[in-house]
Amino acid sequence: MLTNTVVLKNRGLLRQQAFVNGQWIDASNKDTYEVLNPATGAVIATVPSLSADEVELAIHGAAKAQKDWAAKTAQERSRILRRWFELMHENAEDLALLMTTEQGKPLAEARGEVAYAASFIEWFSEEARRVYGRIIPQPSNDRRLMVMKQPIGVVGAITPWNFPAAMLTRKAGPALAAGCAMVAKPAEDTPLTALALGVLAAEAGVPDGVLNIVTGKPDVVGPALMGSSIVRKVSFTGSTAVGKLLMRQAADTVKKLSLELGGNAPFIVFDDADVDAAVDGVMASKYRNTGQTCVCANRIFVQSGIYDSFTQKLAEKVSTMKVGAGTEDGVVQGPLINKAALEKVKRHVADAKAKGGRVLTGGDVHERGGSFFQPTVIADATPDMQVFVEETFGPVAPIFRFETEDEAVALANDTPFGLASYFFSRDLARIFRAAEALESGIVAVNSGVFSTEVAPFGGVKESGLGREGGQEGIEEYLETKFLCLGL
Ligand SMILES: NC(=O)c1ccc[n+]([C@@H]2O[C@H](COP(=O)([O-])OP(=O)(O)OC[C@H]3O[C@@H](n4cnc5c(N)ncnc54)[C@H](O)[C@@H]3O)[C@@H](O)[C@H]2O)c1
Ligand SMILES: O=C[C@H](O)CS(=O)(=O)O
Repeated sequence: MLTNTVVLKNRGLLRQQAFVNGQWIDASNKDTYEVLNPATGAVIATVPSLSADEVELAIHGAAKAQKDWAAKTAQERSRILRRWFELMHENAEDLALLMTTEQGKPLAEARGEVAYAASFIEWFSEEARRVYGRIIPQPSNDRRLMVMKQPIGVVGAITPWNFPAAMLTRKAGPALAAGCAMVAKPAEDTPLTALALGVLAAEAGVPDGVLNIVTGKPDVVGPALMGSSIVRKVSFTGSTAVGKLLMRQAADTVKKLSLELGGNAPFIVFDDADVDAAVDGVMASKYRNTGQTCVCANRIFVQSGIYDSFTQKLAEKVSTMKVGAGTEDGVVQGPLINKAALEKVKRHVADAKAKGGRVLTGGDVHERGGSFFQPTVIADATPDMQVFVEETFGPVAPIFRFETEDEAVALANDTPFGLASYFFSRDLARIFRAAEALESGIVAVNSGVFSTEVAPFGGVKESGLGREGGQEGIEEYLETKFLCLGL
């Protein structure tokens, strides 16, 4: 029972213990930490704060389990993953409720994330059976050459709070499909969804030790994963600052890394765009998850000829957005995850106003109090503002004016980040010029959303290394072996 009166149909999904080697465990020293509902501040659960020794227990259990898991046929692994996918759908409403309760996103968005998260398990249950090697035409007839793909082994996963289900399954799906075993650490703000996915994985037939969900302090669990020579790979999703720390820590064991890091997405609206469609595109991108996604439009660039009409239309739509707890009917903007996130948004808005930004709607904490903030549009934004340089991670849309295409692309690329870029244009030549010139791993044209399990997701520059999803996603969990067979 969640103390804020939310009751799950499948009460077994609410776990307040870590999942290690198929067992639900407390920390041996009984250390725990509280999980709060960001909409109310209520304590909804407590989970163990595991020690480094207990993380080691999970790592050794994963190493043991991984051998038998990799020895299964791809079809056997595929079928178990498929069952996990089915169970996620059968329990979708409970998973969504749990997610909204601990993360705050509107229930409709939580339902969407559960489906998105499940799609990675479905996709990689299929990809499991398409891990091909190849035969190489021999350079001399006294030998035969071949390439085989093998699972990396034990992998660590560290995931963020903003997509508590999808960021885990985007790693666990390909890892388990490849024959790896995983020790996953969810964000301390949102462990409950991950633990519930552990319940369903076990029910689906994922053997003990193949998937472990370890809860605890990042500065305890992180070093235990990064320092272990048994863990051959860590897949991290989170801030660029932590990603850089993990890169330094990975050096000691030459650990492979996948890094899905921070963003600072430009959203360019050219004067040949469909303005109404572009407004809808900004609404879909900027305010998704209350602005707390790595691919949210962070800087909106509008060509001067349509600047006034665009900003007016956007402000009108944003001013109608309903703010509240994610379980309330009609709510489309929930709370920010915590007080620190709220303070960052307040800091960005204050800085923009101090430097000449004009607030068209919102601009202050919401009357609900807590960590709620008014959906905001700021006109006359300039590149010297914090909203240009940093990822706001909140419901604030700064609108910058530009004159030429070259100026827009230069402004868009003027950042160390390169995860997603967006632009609206109906000029085909311009579409190809801009798509090729933008420095990001993902470019969305005439659309504010693109997330799908079938395409490679990832960034360039300081937004990360590697790709998740698509054909590429499983490669992150495979080693390539060259076999030379003398005859
Ligand atoms: N590229 C992507 O796919 C993607 C997706 C979601 C979020 N993000 C980024 O994540 C950031 C917001 O998420 P966040 O606040 O949870 O990020 P964060 O980096 O603070 O935390 C992410 C995860 O790392 C853990 N962590 C924190 N410090 C650690 C340490 N020293 N050692 C090991 N683990 C540590 C946290 O406990 C959490 O599980 C934003 O920058 C956002 O852009 C990127
Ligand atoms: O916040 C980061 C997520 O990766 C966004 S998405 O849902 O994958 O687009």
